[in-house]
Amino acid sequence: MDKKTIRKIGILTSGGDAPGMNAAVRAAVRTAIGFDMEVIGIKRGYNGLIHGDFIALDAGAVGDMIQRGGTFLYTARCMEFMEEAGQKKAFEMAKKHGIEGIVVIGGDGSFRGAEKLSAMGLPTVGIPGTIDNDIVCTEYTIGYDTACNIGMEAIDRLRDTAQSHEKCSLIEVMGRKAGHLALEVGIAAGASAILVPEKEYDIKNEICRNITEGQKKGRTHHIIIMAEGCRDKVQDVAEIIEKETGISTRVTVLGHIQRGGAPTVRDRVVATRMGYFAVELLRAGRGNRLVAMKGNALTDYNINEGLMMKKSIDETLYTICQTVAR
Ligand SMILES: Nc1ncnc2c1ncn2[C@@H]1O[C@H](COP(=O)(O)OP(=O)(O)OP(=O)(O)O)[C@@H](O)[C@H]1O
Ligand SMILES: O=P(O)(O)OC[C@H]1O[C@](O)(CO)[C@@H](O)[C@@H]1O
Ligand SMILES: [Mg+2]
Repeated sequence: MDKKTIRKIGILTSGGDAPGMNAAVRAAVRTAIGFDMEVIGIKRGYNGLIHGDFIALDAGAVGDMIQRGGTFLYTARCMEFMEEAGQKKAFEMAKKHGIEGIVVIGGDGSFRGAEKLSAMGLPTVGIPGTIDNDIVCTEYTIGYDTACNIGMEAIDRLRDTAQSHEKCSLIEVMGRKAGHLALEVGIAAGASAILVPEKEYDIKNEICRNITEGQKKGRTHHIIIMAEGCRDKVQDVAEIIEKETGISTRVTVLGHIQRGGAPTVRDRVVATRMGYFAVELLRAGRGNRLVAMKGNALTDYNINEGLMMKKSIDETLYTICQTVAR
């Protein structure tokens, strides 16, 4: 395709917001403007595309944005777009407004949507933006580092009170079905144990026994991290710990606090690199692509192929955690 074919692009954020999404939008907008493209901001993910909820973006419109958490374009989970009729409406709306390519910042679901638009003839490029780091083809997703840092800071605070009252603090962290966030946060916060959905665990014979062993060695407080995707309910686990070890156990669900806040250096830099890269792909006439990070370099995959790849938690990190948590 002729490099100058695309004159107008759209950009949207979809799925759960992630710190650094604004930085990615900013980079994409300014890169596109540098290539003499017009940029349309699409509000509330695929909702805005279906209903024509658009805003023209110039370089100034994305000023004072790089440091902001959330997404100024708003985000949504759009049920209407899951159906073919909704996808057709979205495609027609893009056509009506002369949008010739779309940058989609979001998670796996958002990319499945992007794939549908590409198949209809509207080139799309996905940028991985989710705190879960669960997009299989990329080693990194925008927002992950910030969420890890926020989780760690929150757990540091919880440790102070657990230490003072000699309690066990059981903390549930986000991550949907994946344990990446829990593992990294748990290591950074010096957890005694980390429960993730990817690994078998035994509450009574493993977690409780470790707590009891620790108590014998004089350990007076305990920090246990549990990923939200684990099969057990955090409250049930707390009850078992209390019953088996006799230590008073408090549950904290970190929840959405992990999605907010100013993006870290890493997230701002990766977001800026990915925003630039995505627009370069569209400019080069390459649609139905997913931006991915591999060993700190950016690459891209066909969306379906990228989403079909496999990714597990870092086994070495898991083993290290078990070793140093003694
Ligand atoms: N199979 C699909 N076909 C078309 N559109 C989809 C599909 N799956 C998801 N989408 C669209 O993408 C939106 C976001 O998807 P989803 O809620 O799965 O979040 P996500 O992008 O995976 O992000 P995260 O999991 O990080 O919150 C959906 O609300 C829907 O509009
Ligand atoms: O904000 P919602 O719609 O409750 O979604 C929560 C989910 O979104 C995420 O925050 C990001 O994908 C997950 O960690 C979590 O499971
Ligand atoms: Mg998802």
